[in-house]
Amino acid sequence: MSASDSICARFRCAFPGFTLNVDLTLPGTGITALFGHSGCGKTTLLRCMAGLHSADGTMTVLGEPWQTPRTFLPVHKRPLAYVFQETHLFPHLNVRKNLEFGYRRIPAAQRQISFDDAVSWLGLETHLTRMPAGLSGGERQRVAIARALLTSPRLLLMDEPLSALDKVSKQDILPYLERLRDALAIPIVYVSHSTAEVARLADHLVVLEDGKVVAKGPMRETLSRLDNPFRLDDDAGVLVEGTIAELDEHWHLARFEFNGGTLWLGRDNGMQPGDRVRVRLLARDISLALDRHPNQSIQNLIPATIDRIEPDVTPGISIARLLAGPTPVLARLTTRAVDQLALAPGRSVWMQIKSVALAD
Ligand SMILES: Nc1ncnc2c1ncn2[C@@H]1O[C@H](COP(=O)(O)OP(=O)(O)OP(=O)(O)O)[C@@H](O)[C@H]1O
Repeated sequence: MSASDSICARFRCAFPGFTLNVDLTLPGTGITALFGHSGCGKTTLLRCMAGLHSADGTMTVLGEPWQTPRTFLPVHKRPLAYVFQETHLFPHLNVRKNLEFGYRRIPAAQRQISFDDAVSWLGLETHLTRMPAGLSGGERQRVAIARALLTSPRLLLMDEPLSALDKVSKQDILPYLERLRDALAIPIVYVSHSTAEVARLADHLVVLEDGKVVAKGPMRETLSRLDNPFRLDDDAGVLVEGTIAELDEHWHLARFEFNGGTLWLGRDNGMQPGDRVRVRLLARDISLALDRHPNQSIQNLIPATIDRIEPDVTPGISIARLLAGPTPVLARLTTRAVDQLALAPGRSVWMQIKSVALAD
C-alpha cells in the first residue's frame, strides 16, 4: 500500500490509567473494523483520526496530510463524516431537508456522491417527506448515514452505528451497509463490539487491546489465526466465502459451495442460487471424527487436515486449525478428545458441522 491509496494513522495519547499507542496503515477502500473489548481505545482512536482529540502523531488520508508533527487540520476542515450510535437528525426537518442540509454545504463542483445515489443506496425513496419522529430507529440511522455520505467525505468514520438498534432493525440495516461497502470508493473505519457484525461487513480487521494493536490484516486471514484474540471468546470462528448452488424448498435449506467443500445452510429468505455469500463457521459448532459417519443427524461432513492444535484459555479445551482444501477452519474440542483420538498436525479427519448459520 502506498501513501496515496491508504490511511496512515500513528498516535500516542495518555489518560490516567490508559495509553493509546498505535501505528496503522489501513487500506484506502472498503470497511476496516476496529474491534476490541470495552475500554481498549476504539473510540479514542477514531476521535484522534477525526481531529476531535488532539494527540501526538500523524494522520495521512489518501496522500493528504491531516496531521503532521508541525500541522493539525482542525476537525471542521477535514473532509470526513462521522456516524454515531445517536443519529442527531434535525427533528423539525423532514428526511429530504435533513439530507439536503449536508449536501448543500458542499459546492456542486466538489460533490462526489449524488443526492439520488445516496437516497437509493440507503433505500430512502419513499421516506423523503417523513419526519424523523415517525421513523424507526433503523430508518433514522439510514438517513444519518445518507446525510453523512452527501457531504462527499474522503473518509467515513462509524462508531457503533447499530448498537442502539434492536435485533430486527440491525438485520434490516445490514444489507444497506453491505451495499455501501460494495458501491462506495470511500474508506470506512467501523467500530463495533459485535463479532457477527464485523464478520459480515468488514474487509479488514484491526484488533485493539489496552490501547495497542494486537492483530491486523485482511478479515478472513486474521480471523483464522490461532494467536488472534478472537479465538479467546465464544465467537471464535472463521469466515468462508462461496456461492449458493441450490435451494431445497422442501427442507428449507440452501446448498452452499466454497473452496473446500459443500454445506447445507438454514435458508435465509432473500437467498437466490448464484448469490455470493459469507458464512461464519464458529469453532464451537464443529466436531471432528476420524471416519465418515453418514448415519447421524449431522448433515455436513467435510474432509480436512489438521494444521495446528493449541490449548485454549479455558482449561481442558483445545482449539484446532484445519484446512478444508485451502480454506482454514477452527474447531473447539476437549483436550481429552484430542488425546483419545490422537489428533495431531497432518492427520486427516472429517469435520462435522452441526449448525451453520449465515452471519447474523
Ligand atoms: N477524555 C477522557 N478522559 C479520561 N479518560 C478517557 C477519556 N476518553 C477515554 N478515556 C479512557 O480511555 C480508555 C479508552 O476509552 P475508549 O472510549 O476509547 O474505549 P472503547 O474501546 O471505545 O470502549 P467502548 O467499547 O466501551 O466504547 C478508557 O479507559 C476510558 O475511560
